[in-house]
Amino acid sequence: MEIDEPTNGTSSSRLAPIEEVKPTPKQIKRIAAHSHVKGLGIDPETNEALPEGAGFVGQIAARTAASIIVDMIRMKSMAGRAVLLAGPPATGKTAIALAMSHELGDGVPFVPLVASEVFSSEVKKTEVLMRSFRRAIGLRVKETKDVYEGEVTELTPVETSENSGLGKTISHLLIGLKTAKGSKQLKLDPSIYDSILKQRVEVGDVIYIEANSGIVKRVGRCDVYASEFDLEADEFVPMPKGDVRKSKDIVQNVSLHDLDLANSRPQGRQGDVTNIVSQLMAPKKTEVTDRLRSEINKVVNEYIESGVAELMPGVLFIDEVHMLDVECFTYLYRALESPMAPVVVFATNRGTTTVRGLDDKAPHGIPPEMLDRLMIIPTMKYNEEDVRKILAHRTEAENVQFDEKAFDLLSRVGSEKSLRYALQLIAPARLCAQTCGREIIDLVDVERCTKLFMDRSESLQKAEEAQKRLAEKNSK
Ligand SMILES: Nc1ncnc2c1ncn2[C@@H]1O[C@H](COP(=O)(O)OP(=O)(O)OP(=O)(O)O)[C@@H](O)[C@H]1O
Repeated sequence: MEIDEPTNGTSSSRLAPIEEVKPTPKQIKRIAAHSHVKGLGIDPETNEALPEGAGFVGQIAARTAASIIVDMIRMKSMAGRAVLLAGPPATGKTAIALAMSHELGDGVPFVPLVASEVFSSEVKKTEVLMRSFRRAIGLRVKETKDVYEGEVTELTPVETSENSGLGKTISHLLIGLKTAKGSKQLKLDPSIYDSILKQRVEVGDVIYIEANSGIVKRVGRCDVYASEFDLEADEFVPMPKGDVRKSKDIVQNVSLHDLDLANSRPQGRQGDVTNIVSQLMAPKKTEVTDRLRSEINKVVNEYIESGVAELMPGVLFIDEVHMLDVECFTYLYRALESPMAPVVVFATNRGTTTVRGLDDKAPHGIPPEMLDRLMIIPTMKYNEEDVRKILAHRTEAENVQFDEKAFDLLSRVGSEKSLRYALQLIAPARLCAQTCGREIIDLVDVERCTKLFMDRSESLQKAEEAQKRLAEKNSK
């Protein structure tokens, strides 16, 4: 950056002095419960989970098993099967499911659902499950399209010559596109101009326009402009090679649920996948019926058979599975057998409990016929060392600093009481320290928080004592 020297001349010839740029205050980042977990942390050579990797600590057998499931999903040999992550609270079941989604990458859908979300007064529970199932099944549509592609060199809206009384309107748009091989000027319909405006296309951007539908897609900013600013939020792409008009392979990822919604619109041309994709963001107007879904399945099957589309079964993660009732399980049992089924990952922290809707008790509150079909991955309680390491990962993610003695106490609380309780004390302990003008959390802050907040077992003990006292009083 050039710096203007202040001159001694008259005030009119003086340039405004350059002010020191103050660093912007630290941005408050939203830290989620699992933001420290970036993957399953698998050793690529042995295919075993590392003792510590990708933010994960311990739980080696469960993580290794989850990575085998991920490989099976990638090889498409998992569809229609279901996995159960079972173990005590805060043993990383949700974290493992989330890490599986990280490992699967963007193309494979991952749909999280808490079992109690199924119960709504407006939508049938089987309908909620069906929607989630279809959200978790992706379709990769590969098409070769005739397109005009290049860097935008000119963008001129041409107005109509006569004034209609309502002001001038755009008669057409002139757009110049340049590639490494040549350039072309196109005259476009005003409706295409709307979509160009919506995507904020500017001169210097690389775009393509589908020749037969006029659909415009901004690919990114041409990398010629990459050094324009010190910091850039845009994605830079190379200038396209070849002619402006060419055939291009276009890949789009959609879920079956997206297709259902797009086709529930009355004006949607049924069965045309490209048309469907372009309407994805449109609001829903009519109901998605079973008939519509089977129509979509038929068209999708045709596309798969002709090689235009590829089915990408993703993951449907249902947490707190013991909350589902017997009707939901019967539905799931059947849905899993359908040829278009995602991988279903259940999680629960319950042992033997009553199956909702039945009087019988069953392991994890899951009916035996369903339990029989599940691949069960157990998660184990952590030892003191693991708890300490998990807390260290969390403090780093939350950007808080503990004094050594304070951290020792927090780790002890984590292993003696519960990991989740210790994790929950981090934020209030930080606040206590800040109120006393300290950046580093001291032993007194942790001690204070353990007195102010109870853990689950202490609260249970207090409730039992109160009940006992009440019973004694009533018996007198
Ligand atoms: N092995 C681990 N490594 C790193 N972080 C972990 C690990 N296990 C758990 N955590 C963290 O501990 C917290 C609780 O874990 P999580 O929510 O995954 O437990 P859960 O088994 O799903 O519990 P619940 O049964 O109560 O739903 C989360 O912040 C999670 O990221």
